[in-house]
Amino acid sequence: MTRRYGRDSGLVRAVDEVDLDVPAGQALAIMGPSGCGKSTLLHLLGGLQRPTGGQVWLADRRIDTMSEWASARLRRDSLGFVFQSFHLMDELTAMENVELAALLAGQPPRRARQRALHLLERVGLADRAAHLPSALSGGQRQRVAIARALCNEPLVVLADEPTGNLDSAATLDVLRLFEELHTAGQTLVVVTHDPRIAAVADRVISMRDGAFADDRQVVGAATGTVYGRRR
Ligand SMILES: Nc1ncnc2c1ncn2[C@@H]1O[C@H](COP(=O)(O)OP(=O)(O)OP(=O)(O)O)[C@@H](O)[C@H]1O
Repeated sequence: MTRRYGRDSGLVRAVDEVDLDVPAGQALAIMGPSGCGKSTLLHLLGGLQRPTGGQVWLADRRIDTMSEWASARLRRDSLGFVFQSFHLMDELTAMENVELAALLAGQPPRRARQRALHLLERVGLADRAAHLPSALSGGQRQRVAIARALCNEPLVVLADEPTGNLDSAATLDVLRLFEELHTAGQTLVVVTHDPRIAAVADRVISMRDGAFADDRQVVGAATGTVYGRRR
């Protein structure tokens, strides 16, 4: 897939004809210098941006030609997003932030509440459920955001610099959580500058100038395909 911006002398090849298959259960880290196209690639995978060339297939569905509405529904029902700056609703408690996402994903109110509580327990924050984000540390906020990302049991969690705003201890908490998710079989695609995250991934792609400069796979226990077409 390709994503270009501008034209002629202003042409930027943010993602330049990359070919990517992601097996189910893989923890993939995408690294590389600033501006090499990592976030753009993640946005293409998440249906947040459309490629200017090529195709994006998620679980045997072509997503780059979907209508805006279908793409939004796919994100709501099948994808989990984690961002560097958390993107929590400031006026809602930790519980309500997670619960709202479960409600929006169509779960009935009682189930949404149970699911939110369960996920907050899973990220180690059951005792902070009633706190507003302003009363939580950065690492705790990111763990709430991860709980929120999991509420629709996503096919894949897409994370863009999830530890970029965190200190070292909080980074380790998030790292441990990603490890647990990976062990539980969750497919993860994480854009990161942090070599510690890359160290727990089972595949590391290094990008340069929109292309893959290196693609190292540590183990390959593929059980199906999340991104790419079954051949
Ligand atoms: N909307 C846009 N219009 C024009 N150029 C863009 C746009 N968005 C991104 N770019 C360019 O595309 C290239 C890739 O950007 P991208 O944000 O994907 O890089 P990145 O590797 O995620 O960088 P960082 O690590 O700094 O977040 C850069 O050269 C950037 O300037």
